Amino acid sequence: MARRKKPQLVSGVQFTGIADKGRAVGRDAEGRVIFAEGAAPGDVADVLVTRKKKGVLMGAAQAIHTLSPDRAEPFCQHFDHCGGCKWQHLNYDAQARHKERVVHDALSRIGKVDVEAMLPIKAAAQATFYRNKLEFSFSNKRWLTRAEIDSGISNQEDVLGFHPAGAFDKIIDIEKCWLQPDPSNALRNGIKALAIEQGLSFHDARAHEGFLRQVMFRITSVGETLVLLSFHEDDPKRYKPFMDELMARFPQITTLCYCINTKLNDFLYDLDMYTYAGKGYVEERLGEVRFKVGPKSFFQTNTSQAKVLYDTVVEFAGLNGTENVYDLYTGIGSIALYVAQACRQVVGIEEIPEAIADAEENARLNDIQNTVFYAGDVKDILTPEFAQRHGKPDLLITDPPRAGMHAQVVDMLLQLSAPRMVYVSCNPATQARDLQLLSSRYRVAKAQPVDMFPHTHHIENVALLELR
Ligand SMILES: C[S@@+](CC[C@H](N)C(=O)[O-])C[C@H]1O[C@@H](n2cnc3c(N)ncnc32)[C@H](O)[C@@H]1O
Repeated sequence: MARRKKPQLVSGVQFTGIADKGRAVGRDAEGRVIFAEGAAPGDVADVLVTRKKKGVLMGAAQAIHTLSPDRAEPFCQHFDHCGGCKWQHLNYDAQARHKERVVHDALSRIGKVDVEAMLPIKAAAQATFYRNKLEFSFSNKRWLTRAEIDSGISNQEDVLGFHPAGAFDKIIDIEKCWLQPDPSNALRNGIKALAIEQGLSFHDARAHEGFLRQVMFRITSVGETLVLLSFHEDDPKRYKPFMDELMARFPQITTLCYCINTKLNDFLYDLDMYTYAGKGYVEERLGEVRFKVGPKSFFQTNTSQAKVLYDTVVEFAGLNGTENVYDLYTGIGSIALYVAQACRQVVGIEEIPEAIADAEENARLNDIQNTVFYAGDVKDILTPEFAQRHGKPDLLITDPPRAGMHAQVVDMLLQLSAPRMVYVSCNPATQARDLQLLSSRYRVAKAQPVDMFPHTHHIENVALLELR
């Protein structure tokens, strides 16, 4: 647990790296580790320390005495308030370099893993407009800056944008977001203007009223656009004219879906979805593989870097067409389908049944006949009997969530002893822990960091494990 401290000014902190939530990490003259907001690696600054967590000091940079040569001017007008792209004040080359270091440090310090070839990071070719999916919230209360609050301005205003960190009932009004390609900004601003024209009420999260709640856009690399609207009430007299006019004004929308959310929370993916116009899904492509992506489907949000990630998996896998491959935590089977042409069969396991239904449908769509998918927890499905039924894996691909693999799954992998494993991870710390647990039988031949999310602290890493 973090302990609130009486604020204390620590001077001359030298920052050397990046951490989560846009915080830089450094040390003071006594060698104490300090995480601070508002700093960048390369800065020397005084820090107002307000918390202590597991012996680490946390706070915010005050006076910056030396500015890092890697600093950059943030390009987004919402940067100071929106929590989305916290590292815009560091140039992208430096971000990539520091992310690579995060992976190296996690593997060598946390995991004590001896990596035979630590490969340089594959940075993103495109550092802006790289996301295919974004969600925005409607609100009748605009989030105000400190200066606006002090000026006495009212926050009663209909807005459409993002939640600032820690505020569920106010929204930052977004005019231009640099994350999603066209027509994302035009659509969001057009939807807001149309809603105001038609006199529709924007949601009030405190009073739990207001007709318009959220909107999600999925814009794919093949030029299709899905819009999903969430309304607070099932009132066709209001939502039909709104959606009719939206389709008339935005011919770029290839499918329009909606749902009715009367719950207190904004989670949409347990609700029934209805198609108002179009086919109810959009198509996306990774290399030669086509995917149907519906309003509820999970799909990698950075399509071009997903291809870079999967190509790394293929390269590490070194398949010759004869292998029996297991793909654990398969999601909608995207890796399984991507490698299927290069091996004998792929067995995928994923806990979300809807994702498995998408995987099966996408296999049919691509006429791929050598995949089989199972819905359930990997820890329960992957047993010695399962391996007997499907044959021992020649290659095992695993891509677990941030928490990494359950200890029981790691034990099972040690028992299965596939000759090679490719471990894809979005959290180098838990990957390092799992690699250490596997090290009794596996050596780490290669590790390849891949940046899927420029201007954030997130980083993926692909490791190739070979049986000793
Ligand atoms: C990081 S995603 C990987 C998805 C997929 N490999 C891809 O590239 O799109 C992790 C997946 O693991 C699934 N998952 C999480 N815990 C699980 C568990 N215990 N058993 C099976 N699947 C799980 C999640 O639903 C999610 O689809």
